[in-house]
Amino acid sequence: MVLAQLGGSISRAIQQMSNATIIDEKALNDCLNEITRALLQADVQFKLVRDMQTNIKKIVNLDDLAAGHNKRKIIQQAIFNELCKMLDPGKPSFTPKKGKPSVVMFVGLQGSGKTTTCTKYAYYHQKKGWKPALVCADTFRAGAFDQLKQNATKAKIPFYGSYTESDPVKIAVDGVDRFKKENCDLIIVDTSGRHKQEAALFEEMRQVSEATKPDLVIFVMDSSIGQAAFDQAQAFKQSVAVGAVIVTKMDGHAKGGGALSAVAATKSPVIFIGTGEHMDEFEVFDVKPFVSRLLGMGDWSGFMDKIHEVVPMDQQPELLQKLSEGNFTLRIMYEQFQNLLKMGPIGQVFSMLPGFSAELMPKELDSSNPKLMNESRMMRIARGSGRHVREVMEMLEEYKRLAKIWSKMKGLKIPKKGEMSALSRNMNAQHMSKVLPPQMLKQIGGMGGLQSLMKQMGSAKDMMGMFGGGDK
Ligand SMILES: Nc1nc2c(ncn2[C@@H]2O[C@H](COP(=O)(O)OP(=O)(O)OP(=O)(O)O)[C@@H](O)[C@H]2O)c(=O)[nH]1
Repeated sequence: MVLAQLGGSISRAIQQMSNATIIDEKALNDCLNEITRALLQADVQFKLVRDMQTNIKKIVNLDDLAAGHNKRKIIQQAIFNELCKMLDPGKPSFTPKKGKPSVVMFVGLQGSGKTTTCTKYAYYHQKKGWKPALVCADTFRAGAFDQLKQNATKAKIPFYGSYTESDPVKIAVDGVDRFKKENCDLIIVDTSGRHKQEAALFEEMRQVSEATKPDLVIFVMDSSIGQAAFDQAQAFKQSVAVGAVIVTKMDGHAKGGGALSAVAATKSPVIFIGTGEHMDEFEVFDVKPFVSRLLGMGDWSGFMDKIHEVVPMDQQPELLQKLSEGNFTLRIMYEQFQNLLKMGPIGQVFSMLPGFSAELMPKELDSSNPKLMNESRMMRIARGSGRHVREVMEMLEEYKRLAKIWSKMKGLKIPKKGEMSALSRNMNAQHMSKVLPPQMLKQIGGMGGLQSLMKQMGSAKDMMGMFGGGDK
């Protein structure tokens, strides 16, 4: 994903500035210019980038900062905040309530991934116990109803549409009425897309919206549309009351910066992102963890949520106990990758890891000593699993890296779901200093800097959210 490159460029710019002996006007300008270049290359709208630069300069008034101030930290925080501000319109979107009927209308250009996203959205809520239903009001594209029908059938979600009726407004109204009677609590209306922003598309959308009175209109945007994002999003916003954005195809080579522009154009938050063609390749979008990850700062709370989501309930206490004892074995890594495999396509990534089969012996799996595996054993595993020795070595390196992180977490009480404040109580600067990569700790100003930063941040959740546990 090109967004990762953007994050890399921004982090490097901050790092370069940190390395300067004195952080003066020139060092700050160089850093901001570098960030500006990176954002423009990622297709973020020029005006947004310029405003960001001006805001940071306003916040970071070098003349006002006394010599003792940690200028680098203040600048880094300002950049973090400004990036968050770009993605956060300041007001949350309408959130449907489970058990109470809500109508959600999807709009977007043809091929943006609208129909796929409707089903993903329905499926996401269905997994959480909702009763969603899909209405196909796209009478423009031949095959649109079939596509929705196929997706809905696969996900066992009720659907409504017609092969004969050509009036999208009538279909939408009939579908919504029917599912309201059937007590569905999330009625999703898929509308037509067009190649271009034609007047006919907007008129049709307006009519469907007027007739169905949606509680929320979601604008679906393909992340690869680049600089065109701002105008496109604005055109939609002018015709219907767009309340939220979903950015699709974030898994591709898209620059992704258009997402930032769409938020500004619609003044609506991005609520989900699409990360693949499959039903479950769909992620809730949260601004702070996203910017943290973008800046290479990790996303601890997201990681904990993933554990709670992916690991079967009955295995969670045991796993968390083992992890808190710093006892991370190859078997744990294997089992967790297997749990991830169950999630579907993400497994494709992990299935490329070699040796996760009968190739590994129990002794090897349950030992926390990677030295058990010598060169000839690695060659044997590579042969047996049809992989390159280099891949086996890489897998062991990854294991060592994770084991190192977890060994440093020894003694840390891991909270249950929804108990992040427990983490704050148990997490102290000592733990954090062990987990942070040394260069990042240095940047923060060593233990002293870390302690005061933790105090400032108020809770360890935010700290972990910002800096993550990785030491890649
Ligand atoms: N890689 C990837 N492909 C996606 C994603 N979302 C949708 N697609 C693909 O994009 C293509 C277009 O998606 P559709 O859902 O048919 O697009 P649409 O916007 O509904 O098109 P119209 O109904 O014609 O307006 C399909 O091949 C989808 O599988 C995503 O997040 N990642």
